[in-house]
Amino acid sequence: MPLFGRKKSPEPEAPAQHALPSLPEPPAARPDGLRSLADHRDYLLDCIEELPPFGQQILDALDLSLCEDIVSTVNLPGFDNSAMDGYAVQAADVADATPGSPVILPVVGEIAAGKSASHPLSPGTAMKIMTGAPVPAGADAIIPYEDTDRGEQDVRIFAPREAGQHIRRRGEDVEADTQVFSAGDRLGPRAIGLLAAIGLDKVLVRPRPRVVVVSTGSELVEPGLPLDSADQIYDSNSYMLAAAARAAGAQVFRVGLVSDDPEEVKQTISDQQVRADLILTTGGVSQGDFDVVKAVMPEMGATDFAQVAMQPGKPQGFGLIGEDRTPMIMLPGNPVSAFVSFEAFVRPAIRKLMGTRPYGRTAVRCVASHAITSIPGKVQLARGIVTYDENGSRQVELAGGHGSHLLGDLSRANALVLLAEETELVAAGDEVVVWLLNEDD
Ligand SMILES: Nc1nc2c(c(=O)[nH]1)N[C@H]1C(S)=C(S)[C@@H](COP(=O)(O)OP(=O)(O)OC[C@H]3O[C@@H](n4cnc5c(N)ncnc54)[C@H](O)[C@@H]3O)O[C@H]1N2
Ligand code: MOO
Repeated sequence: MPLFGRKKSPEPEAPAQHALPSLPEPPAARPDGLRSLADHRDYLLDCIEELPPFGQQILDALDLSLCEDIVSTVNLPGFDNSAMDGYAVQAADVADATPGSPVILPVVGEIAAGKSASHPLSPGTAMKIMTGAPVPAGADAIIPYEDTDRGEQDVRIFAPREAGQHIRRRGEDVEADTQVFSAGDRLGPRAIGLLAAIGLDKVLVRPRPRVVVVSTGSELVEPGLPLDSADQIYDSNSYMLAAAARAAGAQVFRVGLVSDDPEEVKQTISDQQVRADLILTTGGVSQGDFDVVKAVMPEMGATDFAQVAMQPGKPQGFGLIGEDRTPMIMLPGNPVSAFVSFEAFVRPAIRKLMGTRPYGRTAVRCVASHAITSIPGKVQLARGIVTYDENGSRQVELAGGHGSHLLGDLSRANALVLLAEETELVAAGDEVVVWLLNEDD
């Protein structure tokens, strides 16, 4: 019995092809038979729906996107309070204070943070007050300890303060009934701090999508195990994609590798569906005799296999699988192709599931530090290393060649250089656009 095996309904005798759900009409291919990268990305995003909102403890909502506007019901600060440890006074009483001619006031009370004064401050008196403590009625300035002799019965004050100085006014930071966040805002650490400060312990957010990652290929071996023969390789894709999905905000289940056996692939996908908001596979989507994913997935749902005008990453598969119509993105097996496809399609899909905009990476401009050639007709996603000069301007050089097996070069890169379909040559010093891979947005 497989671990996550689950029959949602009795299995029909012979599953009828026409009973499977269909996909929306895919974008038409261009005359060269290819689909543009933008068309493919937009199609996938149209087929994927944002996850439903749920209430989450504010700390667990870190990096998630709000599904509600947040209005503060309280003022911040909630009351006038002292910004300094010192003495609450009336500014007029100490206007002439100097080191040589201090003003001496009787100390009539002491106010700690969390305590209010028992009575208003009368003219000609002072009250000790701590940072954050409520300013007593009648006081309009705070004299920090450093400008006093720190007296207990009477205090000598050596310098004046303007009325209002060192007092943090009620509502000056956030006024009650103002909106502090909007639906769609992504919650970072500072936002979590403000939510707590206005007294909220839970908010409505979209959850982290549960992403299942599967590698296919009978040549694959789990890292840590010996390679038994010269034709085996380690499964790097499932680790790389699981890490990338986690970095994009997903909760990841790395299933690891399955062989090119059709039954094993079908069983694995069917087992995993129960815990997946998105299934990600690599390998088996091209033209090979053993390209199993492309061969078997149409039996399990509505699928779309396309040749996309990009390099690397041309062969792409997408499906809505099973009766739950679980989105499944089937990436090519070459490691660089898989990564580049992740950036172009999967990361935007994860962000859409989470309700985090913008879905795609922001393209930023950069100066090419050497000439770059490109093959027209396809978007090239070349691996680049972006550096900054002393003025903060960006330049990029390529990290190795175009080959989609060059994982060593990919690991040195910190950017993808996007060379448009019409580009044949970028001269040194020309501008190119890049996706910065180490940025969060
Ligand atoms: N006749 C054609 N052959 C190929 C075409 C084509 O258009 N016509 N397209 C090429 C392109 S482009 C790509 S990309 C690949 C994609 O092929 P598959 O998705 O079917 O991938 P596989 O054949 O399974 O593997 C390709 C390559 O990647 C290695 N690999 C696979 N999985 C992993 C993994 N988890 N970790 C590390 N490396 C992996 C695998 O061993 C192969 O070397 O097809 C071209 N062929
Ligand atoms: O597109 Mo493949 O992804 O060129 O290696």
